[in-house]
Amino acid sequence: MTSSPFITTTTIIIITTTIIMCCSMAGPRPVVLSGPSGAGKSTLLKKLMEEYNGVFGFSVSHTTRQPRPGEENGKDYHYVTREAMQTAIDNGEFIESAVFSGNMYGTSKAAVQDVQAKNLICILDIDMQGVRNIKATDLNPIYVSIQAPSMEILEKRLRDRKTESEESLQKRLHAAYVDIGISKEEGLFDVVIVNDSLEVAYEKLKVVLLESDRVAHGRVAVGLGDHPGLVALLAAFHPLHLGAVGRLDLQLGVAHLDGDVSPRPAGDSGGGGGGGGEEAAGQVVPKAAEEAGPLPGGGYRTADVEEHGLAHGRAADLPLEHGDLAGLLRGEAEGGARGAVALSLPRDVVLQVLQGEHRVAALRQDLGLSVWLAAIAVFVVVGFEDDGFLVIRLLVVVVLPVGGVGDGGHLVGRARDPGRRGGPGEGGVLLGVPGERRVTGGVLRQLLHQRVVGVVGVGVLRGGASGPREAVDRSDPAGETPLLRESLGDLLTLYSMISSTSTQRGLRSAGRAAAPWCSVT
Ligand SMILES: Nc1ncnc2c1ncn2[C@@H]1O[C@H](COP(=O)(O)OP(=O)(O)OP(=O)(O)O)[C@@H](O)[C@H]1O
Ligand SMILES: Nc1nc2c(ncn2[C@@H]2O[C@H](COP(=O)(O)O)[C@@H](O)[C@H]2O)c(=O)[nH]1
Repeated sequence: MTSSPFITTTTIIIITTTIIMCCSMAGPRPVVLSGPSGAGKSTLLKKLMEEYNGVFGFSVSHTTRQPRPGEENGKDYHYVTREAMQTAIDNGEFIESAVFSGNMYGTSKAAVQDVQAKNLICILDIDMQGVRNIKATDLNPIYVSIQAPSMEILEKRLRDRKTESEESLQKRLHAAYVDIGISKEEGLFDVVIVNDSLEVAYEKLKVVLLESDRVAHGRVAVGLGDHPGLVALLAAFHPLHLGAVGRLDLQLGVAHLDGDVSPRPAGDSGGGGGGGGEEAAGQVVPKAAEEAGPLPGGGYRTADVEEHGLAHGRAADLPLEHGDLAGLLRGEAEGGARGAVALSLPRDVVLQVLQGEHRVAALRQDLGLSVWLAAIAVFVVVGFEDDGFLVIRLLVVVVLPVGGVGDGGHLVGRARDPGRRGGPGEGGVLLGVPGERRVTGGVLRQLLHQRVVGVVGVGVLRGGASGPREAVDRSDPAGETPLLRESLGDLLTLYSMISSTSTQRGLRSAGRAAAPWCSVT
C-alpha cells in the first residue's frame, strides 16, 4: 500500500492536539549584498540563483535608469520614470531609496513581500545608502559586502562591461572610492568578500549564506516526509518558519544517522554500520564522495552522495537539496533567539532507520547538557480507503530546542531496534535542535554536513469503523506489528529521558539509554 491512494481517496481530517511553543519566532532572514558598482554582486547573485533556484529570491528594485541590453523589466529592475518613482516613495511604498550615479533606485515593500510570500530568502542588491537606510528598518538582513580586489581591477571590470558612459563610469568609480572606505566601518557588514577569483568568492558567499552562525535561528520545519497536508497544517501555525513547505517531498537532505561529521582520517576504513560508539563514529562517506573530497565547509557534494550514497546500504545518504536549504536558512537574527529545526526524512530513510541499523552516536554528550522539550504536535489523520476501512494515522512531531549544546553538539536518535518496521511511508520526523547562535550554527553544520538529529516513526491505526483498532505496520503484509502504541511510548520515553536530569546523569554514567530504540554508545 502506497501512501498516494490513501491521500487521493480519503477525506483527511487533521487534528492538532498539542502544540506547545515556547520559542521566539521570526521569519526568514533576508540578505543584503552591497559593494561598489562593478565588484561582481550581480554576477555572484546570478550564480546563486541558478544553483539555488527555489531557495533565494531577488528583490526587484525600481530604478529610473535606462535598461541595459539584455535586462528585462520586472526581472532585473522595474524601470520607471522619476515622477512615478517619487510619487511611490511619497506614498510610502518603499523601504528605502537612493540616488546613485544620477539615477534613482529603491526597494519597494512589495518587492520584498513578493519574495517572502514565495517562501524564498530575499536578496537585496543595494548601494551603501540603501544599506544605511535598511539598517534603520526592522528587516534585519545579513549584510554582505562584495569588494573588488583593487580600484584598478574594479575600473577594468566596469570598462570591460561596456555598460557605462565615461561620465557614468567616473561617477561610479567615485562612489566606489567612498564606499570602500565606509564598508570598513566596524559592524556595518557581517561579512566582506573580496571577489578576486569568481569561484572562490562564490564558495565564500555560499558558506556565509548556508553555514554561517548568523543565518538560521528560530524554528524551522524543513519537511514532514511525503505528507504535504500535514506540512500545510504546520505552516498554518507558523507560516514564516516553514519555508520549504512546497518542496518537502522532493529531496530531503540528510545523511549519516550515526558517525562523526569530521572527515575520516586517511586510512581509516570507516565506522562500522550500527557500531556506534566513539571508535565507530567515523563518518560514513560514500566512496565516490569521499574520493572527491570534502567541500570547503566539510560537507560532500550532493551529486556524489546522491549517486553513491544509498548504494552503501546505509540509511540517509541522501542529497540535501535546494528546497530543504530554504528551510534551514530561515530564522531569526543572531543574538540568542531560541528555536528549533524539525526535519523529516523520506520514507526509505525512515524505513531503514526503523529497521535499526543506526545508533545514537552522541546522545550521551548531548543529554548531559541542557535539553528541553519545546513542542509536541500530534496529528491525527483520519480517512476512508477504497475498501471501506477506516484508517487513522497518527503523526507525532516533536520539536526539541536544545539549549546550551555546544557548537557541534547534537542529538542523534536511533529510532528502533533491529527488526522493527516503519509505518506506511509518510516519513519520519526528526528531532532537534538548538536555538542559541553558536548552537544553531553548529546544528546547521551538522545537517549540512550530514549529521542527523533523530527520527521518530509514524504509526497507523487500522480497523473497521466499529471494530477494534489495531496498530499495524502497513508495510508488513502480516499487518501485525503494533507500531502506533509503541511509537507514542517511545516518544514519551524520549521525553522523559531527556527532560529528567537524573536520567541524563544516569545515562551518562551508565553510558546507555533505557529506551529500547535509543542506545547510547
Ligand atoms: N571575479 C571576477 N573576475 C573577473 N571579472 C568579474 C568577476 N566578477 C565579476 N566580473 C565581471 O565584472 C563586471 C562587473 O560585475 P557585475 O556586473 O556583477 O558587478 P556589480 O557589482 O553587480 O555592478 P553594479 O553594482 O554596477 O550592478 C562584469 O562584467 C562581470 O562579468
Ligand atoms: N539603495 C539602492 N541601491 C540599489 C538598488 N538597486 C540597485 N542598487 C544599487 O545601485 C547601484 C547601481 O546599479 P546598476 O544596476 O545601475 O549598476 C548598485 O550599487 C546597486 O547595488 C535599490 O533598490 N536601492
